[in-house]
This record gives sequence, structure tokens and C-alpha cells, in this order.
Amino acid sequence: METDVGVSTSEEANGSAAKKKPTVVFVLGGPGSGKGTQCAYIVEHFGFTHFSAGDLLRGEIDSGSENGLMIKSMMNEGKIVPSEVTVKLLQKAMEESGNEKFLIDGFPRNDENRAAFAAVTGIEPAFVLFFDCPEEEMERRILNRNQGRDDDNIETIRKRFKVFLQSSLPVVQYYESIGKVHKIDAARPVEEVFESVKAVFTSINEKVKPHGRVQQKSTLLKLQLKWKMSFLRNGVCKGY
Ligand SMILES: Nc1ncnc2c1ncn2[C@@H]1O[C@H](COP(=O)(O)OP(=O)(O)O)[C@@H](O)[C@H]1O
Ligand SMILES: Nc1ccn([C@@H]2O[C@H](COP(=O)(O)OP(=O)(O)O)[C@@H](O)[C@H]2O)c(=O)n1
Repeated sequence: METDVGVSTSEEANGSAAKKKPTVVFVLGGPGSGKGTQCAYIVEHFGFTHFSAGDLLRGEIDSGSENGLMIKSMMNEGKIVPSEVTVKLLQKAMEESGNEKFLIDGFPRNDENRAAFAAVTGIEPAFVLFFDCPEEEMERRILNRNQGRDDDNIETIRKRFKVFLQSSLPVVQYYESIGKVHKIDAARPVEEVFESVKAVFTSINEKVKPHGRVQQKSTLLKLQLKWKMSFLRNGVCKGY
């Protein structure tokens, strides 16, 4: 079992004493692309805590909260629930978890989600996993899912696909434009998809290990500082 994935924050890389922010990986993809399935494997191998925005919203409905009815009717229409509600649920879940590495699945689903999360938590994702899957395959998977979800009917599924194309894909494109997306071909058997996912997490691990680039750079800076101090103390500091 590999557990190491700790994606260092800029604070860590600079060696400053600033409070370490949690590592967040956003897991995106159309409805039925296999986000939840793959997250379960990632948790098992890499020690993340997984939160599904959809599950948190369904939990809110089941808890009988005052937002429950509003959430239920929006989900039944395949619409995106206001960010205020979803971000609050995610923030609370992260705070209560005791972990500092999170997979957040099905979020952000639109630009409002993305901006609200950044503004409220101050956290930017370490990277984004994007499960790329053709619509016909996603539709087949959802219709076979059998989880008794009210929104897994053909009419709502089509609405969710439309919302995905209009609102969620632009978020993926935004993260692509800043080089944060790892795109995975999700139209393969579960085990094959996970091999690709594993490769992403393993390569991130490699980059932040003691002999990785980030660490080497900060070690070099520390050494340079040490030399300068020693020259200064000995009064032979010329040209530095
Ligand atoms: N690679 C795959 N091939 C075939 N079926 C899959 C694959 N990944 C997931 N499934 C199945 O498809 C359905 C949707 O997967 P799920 O993980 O719930 O998707 P999402 O979280 O993206 O909505 C589930 O019934 C799941 O067992
Ligand atoms: N960030 C999010 C995530 C889900 N949702 C709602 O929850 C529904 C189900 O999302 P989900 O992630 O559980 O399931 P999939 O559509 O990915 O299969 C969405 O269609 C939205 O109505 C939301 O409003 N905002």
C-alpha cells in the first residue's frame, strides 16, 4: 500500500513557519464517469479522505435540514445547488475529519463553486483529476447503477449532461489553462482506469520526496545562506 502522497504547499517549500494548508485534489468528470468508484481506490492506496459533494448534499436532505427541500428539488432537476450551501458542507466536513489530504469529488461544478471555495477556504487544489468518458457510456453506467437515486432517471440524466457541458467543462478548461489537470481515459475497465490514476499520484509523490526538485532547491538556498554567513563572520566576504 502506498500512502505517501503529501503535496507540499508553497509554505513548506519555502521552509516558512506559516500554517500548513490541507492538500486538496478535485475529482471531476461527467455524471457516471466513475469518480466515486476511483475515489474509493485512491483512499485505500494513498490515505486521502474522500468527500463527494453530491453525497454531502443528499445527507443534508436526509437530515431534514431547512435547506433540504430546496436541495432536493434542484437535484431532481439536475441543477447546481448554490455554492454557499455546498462550500459550507465541504468546509465543515474537512474541519471535522482530522485529516489534511482531501479528495473532493463532483466539485467544483461551475465557476461560482470554484470561486466560492477559494474565497471561503483560501485553498487552491494541488491538482485536478478529470475522468473523460463518452456520454453513451456514462448513461449506460448510471442506468445500471441501482442506488435508488431520484435523479438517476433518463430525463434528469439528460439534464445533468447538459449542465455538465455548459457549466462544469469550462471549470475543467480553466484548470487546464493553468496546467493543473490530469486527464484520465475513464472509458476503460475500473482496474485499468485505476492504473492511470495510480501513476498520477505516484508521480506526485516522487516530486515531493526528499530528493525531489522542490526539496533540492530549498536545501541549496539554505546552503548558500550558510556559506554567506560563514564568510561574513570571517571577514572575507568579497563579491558576495
Ligand atoms: N470503469 C468502469 N467501467 C464500468 N463501470 C464502471 C466503471 N467505473 C464505475 N462504474 C460503474 O458505473 C456506475 C457509476 O460510477 P460512479 O463511480 O458512481 O460514477 P460518478 O461518481 O462519476 O457518478 C457505478 O455503478 C459503477 O459501479
Ligand atoms: N458541487 C455540486 C455537486 C452536486 N450537486 C448536485 O448533486 C447532483 C448529483 O451529483 P453527484 O456528484 O452526486 O453525482 P453525478 O451526477 O456525478 O453522478 C448534481 O446533479 C447536482 O444537482 C450540486 O449541486 N453541486
